[in-house]
Amino acid sequence: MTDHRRSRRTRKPLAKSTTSAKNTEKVDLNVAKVSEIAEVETDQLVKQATDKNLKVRASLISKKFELSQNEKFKEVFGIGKDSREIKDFWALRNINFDVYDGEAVGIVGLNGSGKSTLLNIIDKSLSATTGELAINGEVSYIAIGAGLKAGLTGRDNIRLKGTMMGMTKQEINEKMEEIISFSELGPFIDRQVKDYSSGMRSKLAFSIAVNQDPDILIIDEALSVGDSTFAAKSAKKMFEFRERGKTIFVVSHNASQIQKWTDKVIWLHYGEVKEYGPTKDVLPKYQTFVNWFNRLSKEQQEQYKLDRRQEQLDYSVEALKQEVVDNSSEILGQESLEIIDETIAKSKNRAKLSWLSKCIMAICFVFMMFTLGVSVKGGGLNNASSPKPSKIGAPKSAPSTSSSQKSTANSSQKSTASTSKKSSSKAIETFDYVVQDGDTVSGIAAAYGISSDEILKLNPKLDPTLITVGMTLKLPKSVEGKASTVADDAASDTTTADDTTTDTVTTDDTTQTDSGYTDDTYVPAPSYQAPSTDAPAPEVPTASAETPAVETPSVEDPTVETPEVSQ
Ligand SMILES: Nc1ncnc2c1ncn2[C@@H]1O[C@H](COP(=O)(O)OP(=O)(O)OP(=O)(O)O)[C@@H](O)[C@H]1O
Repeated sequence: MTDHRRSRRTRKPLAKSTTSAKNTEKVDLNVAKVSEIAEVETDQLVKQATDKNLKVRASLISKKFELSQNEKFKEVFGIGKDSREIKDFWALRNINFDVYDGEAVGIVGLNGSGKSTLLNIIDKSLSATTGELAINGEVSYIAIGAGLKAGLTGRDNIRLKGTMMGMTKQEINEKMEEIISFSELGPFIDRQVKDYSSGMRSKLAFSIAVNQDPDILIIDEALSVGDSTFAAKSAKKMFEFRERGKTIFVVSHNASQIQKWTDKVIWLHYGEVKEYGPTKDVLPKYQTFVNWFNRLSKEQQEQYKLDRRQEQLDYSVEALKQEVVDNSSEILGQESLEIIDETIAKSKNRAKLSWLSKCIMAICFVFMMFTLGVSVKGGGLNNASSPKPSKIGAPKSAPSTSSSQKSTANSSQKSTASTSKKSSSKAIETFDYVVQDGDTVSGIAAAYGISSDEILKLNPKLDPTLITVGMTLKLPKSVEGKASTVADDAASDTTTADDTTTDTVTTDDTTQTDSGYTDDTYVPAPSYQAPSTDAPAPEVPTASAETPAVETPSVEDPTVETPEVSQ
């Protein structure tokens, strides 16, 4: 018989506790009562109950996962499987244990044995189907990335968590550097969490959690993904925690971590507590089981898992009640049955709500079908009464409208610039000028009696610092053939709009033909893109700008995983 079963038979389950002083008192009173009763059966439990404060008590906890929404839908509308064939899955069954101040409890078990489900119930992010959980203190749950908002930066996640824990802005700011320093994330603290590796997420989650100073710390595999240095540092922090009387739950598939870090172990086996007791007793038993399991053939392992899962499917509230009756004394059994009935009644209330949502779903479905019917009918009438839209015109205009609607503020700005450019291109007729050796934008501008700015407006993709021989520039048609001379030393000129270079050399259009470059054969320099009136124009440089703004590519590539920083 395991510890948990002995304790379940002899104790009176607690009412749900919260963090209030009143409830703390309630828990303590019950601990005394438990120790009184437990004296008969377990000396160790009595000692613990009298020496320490009870932190967490799980009584008759079971968790049934309901049908998936898809299956529910089928069930509601009688489609597909016979609803009687669909069974609920009991991820946890009749879980009972007590954990005291300053205890580090390891939770072990094969994949799918219910470890995370149990921790989620302790964390209150999941509700139990039956039973009660008495918790005396604040709980902080650390799993890989759990509770972190992927779209926020690490720093903003720290702020968010702090705010959720009721910290003031000043308190958060005071803690900020300590948390960042512990996390070892350095500059990456200002990157979005979605760009973090699992190790980085875990580091952030751990750093936030330990600095929140919770009463109960839950670590769900979070230290299995980071580097060993960080794991060691975190373990040290955990021990400090434990010494201050805090309670820790650790889930890990790493037996040596469990051995080093925990005092007690809960061995979960397909939703049931197989063993609960001191690590030195339970861990070897679990390891013996794992070794045995690993020696089975693949087929035998599959069969074993199927059989256990079948038990989880076959479980029911009636089966739980029968277990209680079989294992409890008359009085405690009666109280336990009451607790089960109470929690089931609560879950029935939830089921009523779910019926309400089923009704809403059904109404929505009928409404959708009705609307669809009307629109199909309406579409037919429209076809009959309205002129058919042009087969050519409609498809062409529709995508352009929708794409402009979908465009971002930035792209719509570009699109506006493009439109204005298009209209200005239409207004200003242009001719092609082929750049000669020694030409500069300002030199060309001076030669044609126009400003450099005008040239840049007509050639929005032009980088004046990268002007190369043979490049084609658009110039106003109005100045075609009016070139005087281009400065010999123009190459050293800048491209300011108010450039007043006067030294010029002659250039003419014939040069373009002589050079042999045409629009078809000319290959522009890599940085140069031939101006196109269809291409969206970048922001037009201001008249005073020395050079147009060049977009700087992001130095940090969010797709590149950052190597873990180790101390
Ligand atoms: N939301 C859910 N709906 C249905 N079944 C679920 C749900 N969540 C978990 N389960 C099932 O409950 C069982 C327990 O899952 P849980 O994640 O708690 O196991 P675990 O011991 O933490 O596993 P692992 O070691 O792989 O993390 C599994 O069989 C799982 O498939």
